[in-house]
Amino acid sequence: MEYLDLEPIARMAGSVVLPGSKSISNRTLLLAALAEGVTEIKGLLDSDDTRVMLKALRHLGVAWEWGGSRDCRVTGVAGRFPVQEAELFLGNAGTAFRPLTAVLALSQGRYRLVGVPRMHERPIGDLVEALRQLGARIDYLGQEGYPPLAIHEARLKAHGRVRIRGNVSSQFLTALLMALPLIGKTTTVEVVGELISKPYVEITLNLMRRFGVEVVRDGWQLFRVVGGSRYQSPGVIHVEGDASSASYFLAAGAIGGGPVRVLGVGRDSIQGDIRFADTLAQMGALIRMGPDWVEACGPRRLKPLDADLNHIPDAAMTVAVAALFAPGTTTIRNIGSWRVKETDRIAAMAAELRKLGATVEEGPDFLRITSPAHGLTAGAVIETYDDHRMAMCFSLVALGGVPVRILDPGCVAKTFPNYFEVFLGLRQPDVPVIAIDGPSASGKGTVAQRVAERLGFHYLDSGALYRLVALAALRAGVAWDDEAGLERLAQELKVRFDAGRVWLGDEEVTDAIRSEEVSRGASSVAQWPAVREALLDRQRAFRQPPGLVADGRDMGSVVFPDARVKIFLTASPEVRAQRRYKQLMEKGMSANIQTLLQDIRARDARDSQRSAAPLQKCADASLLDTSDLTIDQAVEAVLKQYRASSGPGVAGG
Ligand SMILES: Nc1ncnc2c1ncn2[C@@H]1O[C@H](COP(=O)(O)OP(=O)(O)O)[C@@H](O)[C@H]1O
Ligand SMILES: Nc1ccn([C@@H]2O[C@H](COP(=O)(O)OP(=O)(O)O)[C@@H](O)[C@H]2O)c(=O)n1
Repeated sequence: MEYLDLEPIARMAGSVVLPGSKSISNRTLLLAALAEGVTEIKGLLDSDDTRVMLKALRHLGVAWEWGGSRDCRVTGVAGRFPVQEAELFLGNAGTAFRPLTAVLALSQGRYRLVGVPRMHERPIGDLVEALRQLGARIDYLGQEGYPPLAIHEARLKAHGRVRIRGNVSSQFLTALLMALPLIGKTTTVEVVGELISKPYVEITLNLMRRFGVEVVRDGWQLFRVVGGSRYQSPGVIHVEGDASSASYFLAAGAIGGGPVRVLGVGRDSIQGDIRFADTLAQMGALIRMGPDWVEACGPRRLKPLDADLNHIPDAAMTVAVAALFAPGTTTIRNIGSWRVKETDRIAAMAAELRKLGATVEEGPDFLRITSPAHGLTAGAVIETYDDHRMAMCFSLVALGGVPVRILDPGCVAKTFPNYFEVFLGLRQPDVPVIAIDGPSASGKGTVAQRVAERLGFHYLDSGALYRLVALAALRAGVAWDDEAGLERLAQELKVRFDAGRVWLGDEEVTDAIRSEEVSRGASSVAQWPAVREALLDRQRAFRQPPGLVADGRDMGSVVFPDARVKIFLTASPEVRAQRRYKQLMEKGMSANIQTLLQDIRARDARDSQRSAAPLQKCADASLLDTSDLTIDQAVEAVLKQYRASSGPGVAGG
């Protein structure tokens, strides 16, 4: 396919099972091949780059077979490839080319390593230089310092020390370290200059350890592989999902409303790119993380950023495109390695972002991106430079309310063959939300319900959920400070809302949850992060066509950060105490106005001072003080804002 046209996407939400990590897959394949014993690799990535590695290994005499779509069984050769003479075609796969160069250079055979033309423009001199120090004999078949390479038999020197530059690509160090156990003698690697992309080296060390080889490390300067270290199969090994691939979906959640959840990487990940989630959070996304999943949602309009992203070089490309959705100027620093990737990514990114109306300043190792002031340019035709990440990143443009054409979309096969299918599977119709937050008795519930009626929208009284947890806790004798106990109640809560009435299990509790005792209890249980977390998905499930009006304390800030309209509804404490008094009297419940005023003040303080989702007006909410308004006037004010709202997918300033 020459191009793929993406239509504007209103909203993104859902979950995605990530393909296996490319970095982990190719390292694992090589280590499994070198190891003694059979390794069952679970969750292996099946893509162009891993096929390049698999094919090369087969040429070298390594036996492997797929079992199921993501599992591969490799029979190790215990450090010596059966085939001692071969020509290997390694495409544009850096994760195959560099490590195989190192391993074959120390393998006593005759090999030729070639790639696609772009691979022949990607430097490898620093690695060759280091291997030559060990006695390896390597010739450049084309340009000095670049592939293709010829490797000859050599007498290796065991002088114990080798120096390698660390500031062009961390893959050189990775390749060298993985090959060192083949020498059989203790060898110390000294990194010259600052080591870039350190997290990738950590992946290498981690995987070598799983295959039985411990690299002794002194800072990021000295690495020692002890003589006699040999790779041993761990038996079964699981490949994590690809954290770089996760970045597109997490960004889609932040820009497209979300929540979007990726399965396969999380808190326990060994991949550096998992830190992309932190960067996205700095840009205003809301992130939740479990051991092996991450979820993002966000306000669609992000915050610009000025950051050193050396630690997440691949996912940093996603930040560059996300910058289109962050009114202002975003600066991405210390990304010089982009120049020697699949393409010169700094130049490519600058050229393509400009097509969308962004102003881009390009430096030797930085990009400064100012988002277009009046929305993205429609109908841009994006070149992808045979770079899978360019194609994947720019799919996000469709969330900016404009169509976009991606040229050569098939280049995603390098790491994620069905990327676009999975990406488009997250499309959702837009379901507008009106979020009304504010203090107790400001009139949120009354106004929200009437607005919902007028628009024919669904209504969520989020406070009722906290009240229900409090009531359930009173019934079950769970104390207000028992976070785990309250969390369990919140998770198991059996509630039903119907025509303004509320049931807990089989019992109608519409009035019971309005008692003063439950009111106080609600604001106590609401302080616990675990309780709030347990109620989050339940609240989000209320978002159903044609729309939702939700009231509470954190509707606009946490639960529906992409709400079309955000209102902070308030009134003076005295007015609110009066209103509550009248309300209780009408229900025939007893009340004292002074006590109510005290309660309101105490609850305001608790709600606004707690650390989890405190009650506060978020920057993008508009203030509506109803002290001097009638209910109808307040309702009209909200409806007016809704009618004036511009709809989904607003990009730029
Ligand atoms: N703008 C308003 N003017 C006068 N009374 C109002 C107004 N808004 C709400 N009320 C009354 O105040 C009382 C408290 O409102 P409620 O919706 O329960 O507040 P909240 O949900 O914020 O706690 C209700 O009896 C309601 O009729
Ligand atoms: N989204 C929400 C809604 C309520 N709450 C808590 O739940 C309590 C009861 O909420 P509510 O909205 O029914 O209370 P009132 O505003 O009606 O008094 C509040 O005091 C808050 O502490 C919350 O923390 N977050």
